[in-house]
Amino acid sequence: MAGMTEKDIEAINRRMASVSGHLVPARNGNANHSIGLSNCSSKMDDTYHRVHGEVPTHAPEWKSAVDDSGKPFADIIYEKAVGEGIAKITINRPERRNAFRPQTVKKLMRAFNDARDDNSIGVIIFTGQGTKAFCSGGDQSLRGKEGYVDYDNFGRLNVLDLQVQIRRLPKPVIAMVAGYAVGGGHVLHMVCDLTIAAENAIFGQTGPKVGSFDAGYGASVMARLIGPKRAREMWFMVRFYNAAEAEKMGLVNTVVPLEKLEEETVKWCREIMRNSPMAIRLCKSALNAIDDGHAGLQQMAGDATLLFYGTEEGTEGKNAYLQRRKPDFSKFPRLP
Ligand SMILES: CC(C)(COP(=O)(O)OP(=O)(O)OC[C@H]1O[C@@H](n2cnc3c(N)ncnc32)[C@H](O)[C@@H]1OP(=O)(O)O)[C@@H](O)C(=O)NCCC(=O)NCCSC(=O)CCC(=O)c1ccccc1C(=O)O
Repeated sequence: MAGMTEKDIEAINRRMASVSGHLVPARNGNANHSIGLSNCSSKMDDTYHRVHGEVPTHAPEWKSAVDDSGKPFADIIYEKAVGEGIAKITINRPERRNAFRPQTVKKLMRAFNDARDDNSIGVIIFTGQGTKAFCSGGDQSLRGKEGYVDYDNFGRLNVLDLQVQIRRLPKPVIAMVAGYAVGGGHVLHMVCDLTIAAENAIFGQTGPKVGSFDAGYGASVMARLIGPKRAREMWFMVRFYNAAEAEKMGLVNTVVPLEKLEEETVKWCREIMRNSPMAIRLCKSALNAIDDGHAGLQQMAGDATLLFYGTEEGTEGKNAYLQRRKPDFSKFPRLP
């Protein structure tokens, strides 16, 4: 190249090698599912990959978590991977295709709350017990006139609170889906940040077939994910879609063989765990901010305050108040 020294060319080559390490791998045109990002990145030979090494794929050691009374949670299984920062929350009603009842939702909310509060946890896997279903929605045998009825004998639609909780939780939640994710179960995977599906996964709404609908996140998040026409199709036709179709529609991030589902999901978790928790927290709130209106703004604004508390400028204000003196903000730049 005219005018370029060997040093210039070397610099360009170095830069190109580094940039290629950040490229999203191409999709495999022949297969029904994408090449896992982790498979591709593990083959890359750039400084980042040399420093960090490959993402390990060994099975984690799961340890059961107990509820406040010291007993295992009813209706769900709550576990943490020893030394990994990964929590796993499993709906445990396989005989009902993991349909939820109010009690299930109550326990799920407690577990999600614990995982949020535990600062050793950076990422949460949400799944269903067995291979037949992630979740088949609300337990229709308990549906009454005001919602689903089990404890206390009156109706509840508390799954809506769980949806909001997952959406606002400042850590990534990954839906790990084998089998059916339908009805309210489909909405639950949609409100998660990522979805990893097994090849046997089946997705769809059922509401209009069984006299129900989710006009909240079930409609708006879906339209964002797959577009308004497809969302109308899903709600009006109430068809089911297989994993490959769901991936094509943008409903899921990747599809893997059933026997690799947990291994791949844990690998994604480990990859996320290598990254800055604060950056991830802010990315999640930023990605939700517009759609979540005031609540989205509040989440991001809260993150800004949280960061500001860690600055010298923020600390000067607090110290001045506690020391009964005027704050000296003069040393802090008024940035352009
Ligand atoms: C999931 C199926 C397609 C699986 O079919 P298959 O593999 O053939 O298994 P089955 O033999 O049908 O089921 C085995 C066993 O499980 C029972 N079961 C399955 N799903 C449910 C359920 N949702 N409720 C109760 N019981 C269930 C089934 O009866 C069998 O029991 P046996 O005793 O062995 O006979 C298929 O099972 C299926 O289509 N299931 C129903 C899916 C469905 O329609 N779900 C409800 C959708 S509505 C909803 O979820 C509302 C949720 C909600 O609370 C809400 C409230 C307000 C606003 C929004 C929402 C929201 O949508 O989230």
